[in-house]
Amino acid sequence: MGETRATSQAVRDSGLPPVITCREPGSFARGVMAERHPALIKQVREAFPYGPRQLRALDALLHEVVHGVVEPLGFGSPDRELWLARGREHFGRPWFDAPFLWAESYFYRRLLEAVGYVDEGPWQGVDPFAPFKRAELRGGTVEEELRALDDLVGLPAAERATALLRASLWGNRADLGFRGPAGETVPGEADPGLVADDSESLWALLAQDPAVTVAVIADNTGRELIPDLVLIDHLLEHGHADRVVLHVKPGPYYVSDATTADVVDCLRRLGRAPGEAGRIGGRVWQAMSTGRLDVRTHAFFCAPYPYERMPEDLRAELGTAGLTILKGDLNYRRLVGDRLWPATTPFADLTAYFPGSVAALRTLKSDVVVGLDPQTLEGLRSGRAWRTSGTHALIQVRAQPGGPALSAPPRTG
Ligand SMILES: O=P(O)(O)OC[C@@]1(O)O[C@H](CO)[C@@H](O)[C@@H]1O
Repeated sequence: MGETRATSQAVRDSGLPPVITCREPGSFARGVMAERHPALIKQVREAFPYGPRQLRALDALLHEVVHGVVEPLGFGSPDRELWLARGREHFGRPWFDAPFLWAESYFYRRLLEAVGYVDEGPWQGVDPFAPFKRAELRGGTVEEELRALDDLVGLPAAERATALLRASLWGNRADLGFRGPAGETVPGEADPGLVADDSESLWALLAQDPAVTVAVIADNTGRELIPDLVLIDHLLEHGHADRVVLHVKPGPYYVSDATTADVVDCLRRLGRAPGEAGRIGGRVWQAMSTGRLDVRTHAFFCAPYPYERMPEDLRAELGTAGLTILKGDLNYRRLVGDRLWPATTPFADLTAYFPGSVAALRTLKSDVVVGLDPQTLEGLRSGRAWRTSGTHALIQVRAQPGGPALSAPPRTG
């Protein structure tokens, strides 16, 4: 409990706990900036027959990230001014000094610049992470996971719902930023006991109004998005939602984050699978064509800010949803704020600003965690790097204040 008390005191003294940066040697954030990003640049470099211009730009970015200072986007970049305004105080300073959230987000923007993704030219629109995403979709693990859907067919609806929710949750472990673009680092064994589990509240919220729209803010494609689509199909088929809006990234980001093109690839993969997976793929495709599943995107999903700073149009849009489900670690960091919160800080307090009811489905892959009860935290302390290794997961829910009481009805689906 010592750490909690000490940090809580710091929160009381300073108002807010420190924003995470990459400054601290040995910290998780430092490792991402000093090791993962350079490794990613090398892997992208080898994945395409880029010309000298792209190769030079990638090498310069690698050098800059580790040894140099943050440089602005080139003069030709359409969002150069936008990024200058977003980070005036970080330019000309070491990357390690900037907030982790800002530095990671800007790193991905610079990587896209280096490979010519945005600028007019032959590499415009060519997703530098596509080879890794495609390899995962073709792989044996996806095939096994799709086949396993047949085993759920005969299950009572509530059991099936629990299994699908868990599959969507643990799908988040498979992100290619965390495991390396080639999926090389296998995370330790998953701990099935969640560190926080508000799933009953989640189902209770979904039972309140079958005419509701559910928003899902997606995270990774492939092994995460496929179970997300399967869960969405379940919500639509079993009267938990009348309509689902799936929010994806407007462009490649954090290696495997899902874009519209990735949704299409995943749907194709589902649709050509035999058995239940194929049937689900067909239904989801159909749901898109009738508008019951609406795929949308917003520039803010690639912005270097917490959701507390979301623009009015996005706030209004999410405010119309009965529930917003946020997938993954980055969305969690952006939801509660990328700070060294005491782990027992109430989730509801930090998400009170969010429009409507909100649920986070996330495996733990960075230092941020809130909403744990003190006993759970005590038990975890003796373990390994539970905050960052992807072995632990949580489901946290905050119902809209003033909404109907959350008593869990008997579940049928
Ligand atoms: O949002 P996701 O896909 O669950 O996780 C993204 C992530 O792997 O990327 C960062 C490292 O680059 C970590 O903060 C985080 O764990």
